[in-house]
Amino acid sequence: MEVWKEHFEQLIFLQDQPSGLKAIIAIHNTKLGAALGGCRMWHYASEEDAVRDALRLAKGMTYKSAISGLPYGGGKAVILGPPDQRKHELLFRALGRYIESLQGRYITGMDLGTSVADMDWIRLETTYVTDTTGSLGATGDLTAAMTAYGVYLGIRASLKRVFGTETFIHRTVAVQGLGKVGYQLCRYLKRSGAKLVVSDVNPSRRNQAVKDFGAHALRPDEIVEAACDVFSPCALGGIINDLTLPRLRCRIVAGAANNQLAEKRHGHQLHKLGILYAPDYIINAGGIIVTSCELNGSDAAFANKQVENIYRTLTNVFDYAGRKRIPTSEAADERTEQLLAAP
Ligand SMILES: NC(=O)c1ccc[n+]([C@@H]2O[C@H](COP(=O)([O-])OP(=O)(O)OC[C@H]3O[C@@H](n4cnc5c(N)ncnc54)[C@H](O)[C@@H]3O)[C@@H](O)[C@H]2O)c1
Repeated sequence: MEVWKEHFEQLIFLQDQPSGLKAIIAIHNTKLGAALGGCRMWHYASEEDAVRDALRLAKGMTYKSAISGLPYGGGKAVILGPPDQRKHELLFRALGRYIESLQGRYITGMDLGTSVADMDWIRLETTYVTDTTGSLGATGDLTAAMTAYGVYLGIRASLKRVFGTETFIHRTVAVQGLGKVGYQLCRYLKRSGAKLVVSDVNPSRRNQAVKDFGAHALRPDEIVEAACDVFSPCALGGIINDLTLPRLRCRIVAGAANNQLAEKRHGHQLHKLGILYAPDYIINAGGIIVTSCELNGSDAAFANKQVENIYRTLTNVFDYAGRKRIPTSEAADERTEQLLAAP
């Protein structure tokens, strides 16, 4: 399985009978610091799916932290199945005890299917947890706001690369997904003078964006082929795939969604089509930057400053890709792997 091929440091299977906890902690790499990555709770179709998800997500966290210059490695916890609600406290406390036994090798936080209350239970057993009540990342608002700000800066860096100027005047950005990040991104873009084309599966969010930003709303199946300068995926992963690639009518793909490329080869295909891709784990690092600031005791103002580094990080990766004539997706991975391999 990938675990050997990808050089994961540790894969832990946890079982606690009194609480019913069945979980996996994957620690991908701790070279640059403790493995940081949230705890996901999901009804996986199989145990193998859960392992695969934990490994994939943990590796993604290593790359995101490393390229963002954060002193953390990558890890992830996944809890299998939505358990009996009444067992929640026991379950998360059991997980907290396992995390404590790792003595700081792994730090957890919120992810899909887990909440601040769950993190508070973990906190009763260990300090190696973020997103607890009162913390910077607790409500998710700051995390989403910083992610949106980072994506906005990343789009500016991408415009500069493609058009030689980062102005939004006469530029059209198509935003797919008007949730916590996408909506705030629209606010930044509108303020900078961009024309907005938007879509969301939720019609009320589309209507709100039309009202607030004068955006042109499209049906969810239309947004991929909107004529625009920037296509900004802020909804689902895997959106750049065999079906969507031939339909793109943009010069840049730059958005918040995780794992935008369905497969690695789609990064090469974007490159061949002359579409600049802002690698997702660089441009959407605002959230992990907030977590990192929370862990080292910094405040929101400091986090904001740190997020501004995304512009430079992306520009460096674009330069590297340009020098080597390789896709930006590959350049991001290569640069990250060099950082991880450095003595
Ligand atoms: N919130 C963060 O801090 C953060 C950080 C990094 C990455 N991300 C990623 O960014 C993306 C957006 O995050 P979010 O927090 O805004 O999520 P969200 O759940 O608040 O918003 C997602 C929005 O996308 C819409 N949507 C779903 N499917 C769609 C489709 N097919 N077409 C158009 N719209 C669709 C939903 O209706 C929703 O409004 C996710 O992929 C997430 O993993 C988020």
